[in-house]
Amino acid sequence: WSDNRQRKFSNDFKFGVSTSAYQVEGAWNVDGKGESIWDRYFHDNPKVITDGRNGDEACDSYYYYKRDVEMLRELGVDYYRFSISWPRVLPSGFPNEQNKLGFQYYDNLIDELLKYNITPMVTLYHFDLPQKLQDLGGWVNPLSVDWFEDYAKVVFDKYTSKVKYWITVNQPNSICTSAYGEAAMAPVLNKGVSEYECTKNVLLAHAKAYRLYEKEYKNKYKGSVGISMSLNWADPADNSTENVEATEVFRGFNIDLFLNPIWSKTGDFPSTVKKIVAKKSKQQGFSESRLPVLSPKEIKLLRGSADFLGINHYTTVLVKTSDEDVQSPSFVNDVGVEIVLGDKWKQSQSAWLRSAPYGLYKLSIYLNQNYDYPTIFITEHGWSTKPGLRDRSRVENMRQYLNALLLAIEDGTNVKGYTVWSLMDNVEWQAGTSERFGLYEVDFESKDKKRTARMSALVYKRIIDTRIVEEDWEPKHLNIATLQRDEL
Ligand SMILES: CCCCCCCCCCCCC/C=C/[C@@H](O)[C@@H](N)CO[C@@H]1O[C@H](CO)[C@@H](O)[C@H](O)[C@H]1O
Repeated sequence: WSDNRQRKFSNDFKFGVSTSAYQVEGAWNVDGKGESIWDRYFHDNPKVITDGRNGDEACDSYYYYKRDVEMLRELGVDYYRFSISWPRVLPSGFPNEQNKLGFQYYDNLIDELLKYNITPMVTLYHFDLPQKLQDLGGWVNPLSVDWFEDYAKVVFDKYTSKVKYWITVNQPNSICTSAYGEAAMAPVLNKGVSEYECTKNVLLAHAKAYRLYEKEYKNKYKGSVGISMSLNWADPADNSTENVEATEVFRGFNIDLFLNPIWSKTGDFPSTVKKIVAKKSKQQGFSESRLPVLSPKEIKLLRGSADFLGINHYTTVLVKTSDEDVQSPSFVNDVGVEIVLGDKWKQSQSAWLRSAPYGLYKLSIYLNQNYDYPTIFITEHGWSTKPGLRDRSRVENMRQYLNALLLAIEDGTNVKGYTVWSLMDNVEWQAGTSERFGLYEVDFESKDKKRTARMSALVYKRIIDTRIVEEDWEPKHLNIATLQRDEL
């Protein structure tokens, strides 16, 4: 997956950076914004946040969006992936009550981007469900499919002429398995069966929004609609038959369960996953499989419901069979494996994140083989550090993953763009601001949440400019605003 040949990104390959509403906007209760499930979860449980810093203020992008766009210009990116906060624009979750001032913020941001020729890539849902919809059951309620479609219609109507790249949902697999299955994300429900109800509903919600766009807007506005999946790679911990088989099961539940309905030729949930959940459900005394059935109509709705696959890729995991006896029915129990990280892989500031660039290459080959060369955007890839401007570990990680990506492209992977997570440090969910993912450092103590370019920002700028990944280029200084073209 790696050799020393210098490769080049083509001129039509796009570079971007990403953020999400809860993680950067702040202004959590300002100008009529409704409460989200993360507002509620963190306000009720402040101790779950490593450094106690929640998204009430975050980077205050609600106020400093012009500075954010200035940073995008400094970097020279082609596009900015950000999300719309559903409760900011529809405080109750429903379209009967629309928040003008909330929309004004996104009007301003989008216009500022377009003014400088930066393409907006808009995610409709990045984890921050209106609390009022959670009170009605959230994603486990089948009506959530219609709630999301209604929300999507309001946003499409408003921005369809200005936004050409849409992502319906960020990481359905994290939403359903972490929030409903592992109690690792808001709303923290651990119900055992809800992971799969959520999976069905979120995927159908995505598909309905996709079909809506296809029917009402696509011909006239020519936009593309995709969905972003959390797709880390998984390899067996060793070559033993048990661990190789355990890895196949792990991939089935973490990759194929979410991709098969949209990208496979036959549609539907994968048969391996269906068999395992049905068998366990029977053993556990359920009258039917905990994995809901997709009707022929739903299979048809889902199949082909994406113009591109958004990949959020950070790391690789190694899979072993598990000795742990997890009795209660759950997604984790169904997968039934143990995962570890390679002990030689470089460690980031996040316990779950180590550098294994070969995984991005192998993932892309897996997707090509199993899903027939899908059109891909890498919608997130990033690395966490402690505070500090000379972030050489991020630079090294970015270079290695971009080289792996270049090789994947050479071997036929259809990748249109690459997006760094993140433009700037932000609220990393329960980790608060103890794990920094930004190309720009944010001083959360300062009044204006001062943003300062890290070394990685200048290196990314240089990569965008030259379209090659040099092994050892370093900027002479870190003042990105005064950097001259001949210094690049
Ligand atoms: C204490 C020892 C721990 C050892 C752990 C070993 C087990 C490894 C487990 C690997 C689990 C992988 C979890 C993966 C998470 C990411 O893919 C996920 N966080 C990606 O979500 C996006 O990432 C951004 C950075 O975390 C986030 O800010 C963004 O909002 C998400 O879209």
